[in-house]
Amino acid sequence: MRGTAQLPASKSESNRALILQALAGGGQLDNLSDANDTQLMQRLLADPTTLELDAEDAGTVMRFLTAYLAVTDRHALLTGTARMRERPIAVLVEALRQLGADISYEEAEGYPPLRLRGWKVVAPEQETENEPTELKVRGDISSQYISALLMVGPMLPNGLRIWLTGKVGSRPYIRMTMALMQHFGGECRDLGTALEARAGRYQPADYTIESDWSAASYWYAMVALAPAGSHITLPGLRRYSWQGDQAIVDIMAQLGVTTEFLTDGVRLVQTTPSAGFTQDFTDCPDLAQTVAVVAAALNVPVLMTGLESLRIKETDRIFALQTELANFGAFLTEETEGFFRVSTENFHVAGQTVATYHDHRMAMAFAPLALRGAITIEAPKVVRKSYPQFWSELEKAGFTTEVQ
Ligand SMILES: O=C(O)C1=C[C@@H](OP(=O)(O)O)[C@@H](O)[C@H](O)C1
Ligand SMILES: C=C(OP(=O)(O)O)C(=O)O
Repeated sequence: MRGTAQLPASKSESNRALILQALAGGGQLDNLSDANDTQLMQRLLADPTTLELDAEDAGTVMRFLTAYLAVTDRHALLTGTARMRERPIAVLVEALRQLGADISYEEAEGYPPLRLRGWKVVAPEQETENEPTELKVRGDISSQYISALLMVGPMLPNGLRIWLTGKVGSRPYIRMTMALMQHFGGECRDLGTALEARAGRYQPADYTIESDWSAASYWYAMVALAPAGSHITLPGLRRYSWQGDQAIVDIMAQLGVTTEFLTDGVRLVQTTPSAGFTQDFTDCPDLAQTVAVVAAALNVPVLMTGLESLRIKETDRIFALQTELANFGAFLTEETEGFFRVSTENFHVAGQTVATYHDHRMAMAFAPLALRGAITIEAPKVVRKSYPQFWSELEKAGFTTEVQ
């Protein structure tokens, strides 16, 4: 494997930038992602008269729009796929209700679809003037609730102070939110246990979206599994990134891939993997599947922690990984609560079919195994959620794909 692969732009940055652009009333966004999650966000923001909005399977769209529609006083139904209706949203709805939003559940309590009936600002009586409105929000289910609340914080009359409770997962995504808010002139501060957004107006700003580090992880996986001497260049990634999934650089150094930073992007070169390591995915949950598959294929015993949020993503990713890895002779076993060991017993690639569970990351995490033998990936179009060009980029890199 040699050459250059094109990555999609970061869908996390894109979807924040779109919300902030809408709140700021302008600004030019370059290199917006062509991912379905981003195209969808763009479409749903474009028409403020729509009464029914379908967030499909996009977590950021569902969560960010809930807060955005609430503070912009919209009356609408916000719905999603069958899986989205199983992904919890009560923490966000409860917080927005406390801030004055009229939101109710159309079906099961605590889950989409949501009925939004506008906004009535309630300034709690005990509040001293100009002190931010305070909320307690748990951080252990999804950071997207916190990002959603922070982005609308400046629109509240006194701003917002969020006290975080519980173990906070996906922190880098919160930091990315604050960095982009500041880029759009929002005033916010990270006080450790609390986060603050000062009341004020966003200013239109231009921004060029970075390439997607989560998508890059699949190319790291390919270089790790490719024949010796393989290397690949990925343009559009930055050394100083707002994306927490840049953690893939250090993780893959232990799985035999070295990263060289170029003026524009990175070059990945194969080296020797380590004998095993422990890795916490609390801050980078989207990398877990990539790493589990590579560790299994290389027979590197990796102990994985911080996987709690994986159960409520596009699918139960722990179950999906366990089931599909087993077909290759690999195991993801919970040794003690929260500690998952990747191990193998005669790992082999021999024409297996990989089920993808409506999860783009299942398809992309298992695809690199084709470097060890032909495999079939079910429902390959799932990649459109974050990386529509994934299969054509694989073809360009020298893989042969065939649609059955
Ligand atoms: O804010 C974001 O852009 C995201 C946050 C993470 O979700 P959680 O905060 O639910 O872990 C991540 O898994 C998701 O792909 C994107
Ligand atoms: C979890 C993901 O996305 P979301 O939560 O935004 O649907 C993902 O892309 O892996």
